[in-house]
Amino acid sequence: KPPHHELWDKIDTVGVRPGGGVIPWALAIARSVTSMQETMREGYDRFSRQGRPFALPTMWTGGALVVLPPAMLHLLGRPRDELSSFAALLDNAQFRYLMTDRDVWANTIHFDVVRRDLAPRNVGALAGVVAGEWDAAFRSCWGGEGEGEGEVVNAWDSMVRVIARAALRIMVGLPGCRDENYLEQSRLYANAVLVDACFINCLPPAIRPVVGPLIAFRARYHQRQLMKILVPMVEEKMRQYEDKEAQDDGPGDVIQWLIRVAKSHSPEQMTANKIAMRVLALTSMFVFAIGWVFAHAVLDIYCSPSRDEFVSTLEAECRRVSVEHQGLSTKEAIDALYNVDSAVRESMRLNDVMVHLLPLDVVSGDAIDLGEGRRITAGSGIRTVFPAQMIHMDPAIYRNPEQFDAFRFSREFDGPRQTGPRQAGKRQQLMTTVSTSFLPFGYGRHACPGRWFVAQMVKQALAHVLLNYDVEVTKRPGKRTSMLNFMLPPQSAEMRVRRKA
Ligand code: HEM
Repeated sequence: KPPHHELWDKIDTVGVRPGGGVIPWALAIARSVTSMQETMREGYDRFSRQGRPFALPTMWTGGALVVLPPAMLHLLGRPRDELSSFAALLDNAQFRYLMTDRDVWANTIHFDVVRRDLAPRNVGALAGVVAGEWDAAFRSCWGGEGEGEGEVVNAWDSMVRVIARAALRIMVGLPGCRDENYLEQSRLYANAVLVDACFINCLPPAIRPVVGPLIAFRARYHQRQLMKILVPMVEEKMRQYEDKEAQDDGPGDVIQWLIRVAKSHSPEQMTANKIAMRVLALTSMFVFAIGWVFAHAVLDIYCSPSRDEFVSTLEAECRRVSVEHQGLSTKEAIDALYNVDSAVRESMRLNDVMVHLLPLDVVSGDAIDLGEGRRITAGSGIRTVFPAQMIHMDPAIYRNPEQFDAFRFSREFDGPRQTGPRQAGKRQQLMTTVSTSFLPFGYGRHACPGRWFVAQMVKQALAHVLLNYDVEVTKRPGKRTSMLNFMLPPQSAEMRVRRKA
């Protein structure tokens, strides 16, 4: 049962009957590991649609969360020193077990790099750098010309590898990103921290301090392997950083940006070890998060009953834009891919990484007012979340929400030659546009600052597929399922991929 607080007696609850005692609560909390999605759906239909909050049992906190209705999303505009998501972020990622240097995960100066160097005004400079990576990345994971019927690949694994090869170019620059061992260790590390965090979250909180370190053994092993490769890379970049002659005037890479940030903070941040750790802290986002978006978009497009129409329209758009812009290596060219943008946004709508998102704890200032005299005050220990996945699947917001409709967000804005996003004074909702009905990148002041980079990467990668490969999904992904709050990736899906002549 959640620690006693009068709110739990005054709020609707799903997954356990009202007034349920300790045993029904314990069962509901245990069930959350396998049935979070169904319980959330029930709560959304019964309460969120009426604008009411409800309590959701979960193993994550070993008690309950308050699921706020979408009308309260404006709370995400409040300052984070009043309503904070930070403790929840740390709980979700279970860094205390998975990462040895507390200063790295508790003092996130590496977020400054994302906010500045991946901001819309800077991200365009990376388009040309990444454009040079796709061909080799796809050839190594999907094969080149003259391979007959093509090859059958594991969809998820091969697409995460493709993204890792291109994204790590921006992480560590040349020549580090060419190191096969570094690529493989980064992928293994990213995978280990996510899978292990998911397992630790599924344990009752009381036993986490004992079992957590055992589960984290694997992630820590990969951390050590990766650090052995990264520390010398960082040391070399630190030397170059001081040597003005050795600097080129390109956009740089994450290591160089981290050196700049560390330098502006304090001398103890300026060590190769600390900077390499911060590279690790960003690795899962670069490898896994972008891979997630790309892999789902490809599977959604090529599994759709309307696949032929989608593929031919998208391919035609990529060809036209590529001719007009002499390739797809500039921000302007990528921004002109409106249908590709819509297809990826639509796929993100259908494939949330988590069931609930956007957690908040009241740390100071005004309470969260739930109406009817119910308030969540600072220090109450009560955490709120939003039912993002259910909002994305709500038929009152999206017509035929279960259907992957690639051009849902571009259709009504198509000009006669599909020339732009503006039509009749309206602007297309781009992949990076957050709104109360599109939350995969968060909402409000702290919406994901990496999203312009994600959009640029995924659109370039998808365009590369459309222009260069024939894809046939030979084993379709199963039903989307959750483990506690985490959605599981489509690990068993397979595809036949063949390089076009
Ligand atoms: C290179 C890839 C990425 C980077 C570097 C990145 C970076 C970040 C950072 C630094 C934050 C924290 C912002 C803050 O607290 O001020 C954040 C938030 C967030 N990111 Fe990303 N991200 C990436 C990819 C993604 C992807 C692919 C998704 C979705 C599939 C995503 C979804 C989110 C969400 C939902 C939040 C808000 C969390 C909250 O407010 O509780 N990110 N991201």
